[in-house]
Amino acid sequence: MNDNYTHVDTEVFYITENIMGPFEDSSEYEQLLNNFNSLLSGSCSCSGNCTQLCRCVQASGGDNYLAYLADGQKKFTLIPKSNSCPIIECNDICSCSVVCGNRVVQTGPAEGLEIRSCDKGYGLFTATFIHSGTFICEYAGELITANQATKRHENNETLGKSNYIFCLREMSNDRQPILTIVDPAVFGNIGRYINHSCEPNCIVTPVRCGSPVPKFAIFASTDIEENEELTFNYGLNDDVKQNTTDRTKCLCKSKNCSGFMPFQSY
Ligand SMILES: C[S@@+](CC[C@H](N)C(=O)[O-])C[C@H]1O[C@@H](n2cnc3c(N)ncnc32)[C@H](O)[C@@H]1O
Repeated sequence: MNDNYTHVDTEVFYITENIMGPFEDSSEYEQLLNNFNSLLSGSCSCSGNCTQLCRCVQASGGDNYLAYLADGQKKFTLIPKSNSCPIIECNDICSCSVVCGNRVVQTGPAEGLEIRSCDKGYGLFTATFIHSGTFICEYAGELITANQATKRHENNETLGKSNYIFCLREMSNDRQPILTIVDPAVFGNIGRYINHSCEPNCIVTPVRCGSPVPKFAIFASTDIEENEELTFNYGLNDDVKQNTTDRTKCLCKSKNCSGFMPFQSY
């Protein structure tokens, strides 16, 4: 993976991909570790560039679905509206080209991202124009259990520290909820600087690259001008409403701002 970004603060450690959080003596942790160490079953036997017939592309949602679209210049973008399907990229076992169009998130973040100070602490900005659908970066950090997330969240609240924990909810084929939780507070990549907006210019979607544990992949959902701040909606997965008195004021300044930061439950 090509990722040369660094952090501005020395107490935050740069990682390019998710790592396992601290050991816990629990079945939830054991299951997470097992998944982290497993390979996703399935690979393709395509040669060269993958097409809609590729097994991995098919596993991403069927015949009429292609997660990514080549623009003819070896840049690949997410086809709009496909983010309701899980995206499965080609992996190390696949026989296709290592630069096939179904390998986007695994190649690393976009260029020209800049960490800048703003009214929300730091924020992530782009020094160059970004086309809608372009992959920005992963939201990578420590993979933690729901139990660990609750503890860390409570600790952050007690100490008045910013919360970086993000929880993604998916539904398995047999309608079982799949929860993946990442905390980039101490170990994280460039994605940890992306702030919340009620009217965001990016989306976060699960993408699997050879592992059953999804990466939280952030894509531009609109064209983004140079020097604009990159944002996504932290609350799209939220199903729990909370009393507004306990909630942090949202500083996104968008026309449709709900006034408060989304509440995350684990
Ligand atoms: C993932 S971090 C984003 C980067 C962070 N601003 C920093 O300085 O490192 C999430 C934290 O940023 C702050 N934040 C993000 N979006 C915000 C918003 N719209 N309004 C107020 N604070 C926000 C909150 O403190 C939140 O817990």
